Parts: sequence; structure tokens; C-alpha cells
Amino acid sequence: MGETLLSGLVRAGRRVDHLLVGEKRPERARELEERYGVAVVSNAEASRRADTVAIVVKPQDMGDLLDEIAGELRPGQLVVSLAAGITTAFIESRVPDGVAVVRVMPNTPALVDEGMAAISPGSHCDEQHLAEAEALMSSVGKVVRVPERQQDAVTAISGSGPAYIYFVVESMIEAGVHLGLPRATATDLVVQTVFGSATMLRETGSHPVVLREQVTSPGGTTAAALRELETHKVRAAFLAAMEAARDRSRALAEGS
Ligand SMILES: NC(=O)C1=CN([C@@H]2O[C@H](COP(=O)(O)OP(=O)(O)OC[C@H]3O[C@@H](n4cnc5c(N)ncnc54)[C@H](OP(=O)(O)O)[C@@H]3O)[C@@H](O)[C@H]2O)C=CC1
Ligand SMILES: O=C(O)[C@@H]1CCC=N1
Repeated sequence: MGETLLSGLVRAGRRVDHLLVGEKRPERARELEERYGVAVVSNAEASRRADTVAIVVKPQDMGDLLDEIAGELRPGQLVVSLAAGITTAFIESRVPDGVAVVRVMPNTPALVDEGMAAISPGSHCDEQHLAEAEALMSSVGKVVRVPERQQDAVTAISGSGPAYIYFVVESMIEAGVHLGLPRATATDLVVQTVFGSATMLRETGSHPVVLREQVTSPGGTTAAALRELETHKVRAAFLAAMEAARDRSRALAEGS
């Protein structure tokens, strides 16, 4: 996710001499320097020199990382965390008083500038800090502001969401192959169908039920398929899956 954000900032025209990357593995540091022309430095140096520090380590590594950089941070600086589950209160408790913290939940379509990010302010954040975080994430897609109490649900919906869509795509391609289509044909059909459907949702603004009804001819093929999806409780499965993701996000906050 960190490289996705970095690549988006570079694509969006941020000056590479205004970006610093903290990376601990030397071979990975060289790779990032060569690929993007950015300076890769220690986490401590990046934290000392940057006005905005974006943290994109796993939630389980967050405590150690904050302990490593806390001594370099100063009041007024902005820390933007992209980690699932980790609360602004947790970060604020480990950095100097007055450091502003914004919690962000991004997603991987940021790699093609079609990301969806939700941002929430911590307790020392002013409008300027929030606007800075918004500008950062706007480089790679759409941004909404949400109260922090909604971030676990956001994580379950849009943070993990791309994986559910890929799962559906994968399942439809497999079904196409079962029905006798060449795999390449099935893949083209499914990918364009998902892309076209998403574009219709965004461009018409119509409710998905309305769009679904337009496809569903009386007594036709779609009605036959949808009845099977209901029989197999796919709607209930989606609800259970997203509750599980929300609960996992909450548990990450507790360090498990
Ligand atoms: N993947 C996704 O779709 C999304 C991820 N996120 C969040 O983004 C964060 C990263 O997730 P993801 O990219 O999937 O995970 P990855 O494991 O791919 O990336 C985490 C990176 O952090 C590096 N890292 C760990 N400790 C340090 C350290 N002390 N200093 C510098 N780098 C360090 C790791 O390096 P190494 O490999 O050497 O250990 C690794 O490259 C998580 O908090 C996740 O919740 C949020 C939304 C979506
Ligand atoms: O699976 C995860 O924990 C991360 C957070 C959201 C998407 N990926």
C-alpha cells in the first residue's frame, strides 16, 4: 500500500525532491530509489525532515515503529496513518503532545488513481491538517471524511472491498469455464461486465436495485440466476463477511 501511495504521488506530479521514503531493507530501498527517483532514508531521518509523515506498516508493527520515530516528531507535524484498526488515540499516546494525527483507510485501486479513501481527524488536528491528508489521498482517487467511529466499517467495505470484487470476478470466470467458454473469453467478458456495471453505477447515480431490475427480464435468464444466489444466501454471506472484517479491524486495534 505504501508503494501504491508513493507511485500515485509521483504520477500526480509531486516533486520527488519533496518526498522521502523510510525503508529498512537495503535491497528494497535501492529498488524504490531506482523506480521513483526518491531519496530513501532512515525512518528517523524521514520523520525529522518531513512536515507530513505517512505511516504504512502493518498494524502489528505500528507500536514498534512509533517507538522508533517518536523522538524525532514535533508538535504541529502531521502523522497520517493508513493502518487498519489503529486508532488516532493509540498513535497520539505514543507521539509528542501536539503532533496532529489523521487516520486514513485507503484501498488498492489507488494504483490506477481510482482509490477510495476515508479520513478521520485525531484530537490535535485542525482543518489545515485534514486538508493536507485529503490532498495526499486525492492524488490517487476519491476521499471522504468520516467520524473515526465509522473507520472499522469503512475498512470492511472499501478497504477490503476490492478483494470481494476480485473474488466475484474469479468465481464468474470459473463458472464461464464450466459452461464451456475459453478462459480468455470468460475473463474478457467478466472484466468488461464489472467495469461497465461500475461505470453505470457511478455515471447514472441510479440505485443498484433499479439497474438490476433493468437486466432482469420477466421469466428470463437473470431471474433464474438471481433465484439461485438468494437460495445460496449470497446476500447473507456478504453481510457476515463484512461483519467479520469489521470485527477483525476492531481486534487489530487491541494488538491481536
Ligand atoms: N493492502 C491493502 O489493500 C490495504 C492495506 N492497508 C494498510 O496498509 C498497511 C500495509 O499493508 P500492506 O501494504 O498490505 O502490507 P505489506 O506487508 O505489504 O507492507 C508493509 C510494509 O511495511 C514495511 N515495514 C515494516 N516495518 C517497517 C519499519 N520499521 N520501517 C519501514 N518499513 C517497515 C514492511 O517491510 P518488510 O516487508 O521488509 O517487513 C512492508 O514492506 C497495513 O497497515 C494495512 O492495514 C490499508 C488499506 C488497504
Ligand atoms: O486485509 C487487511 O487487513 C488490509 C486492510 C484493508 C485491506 N487490507
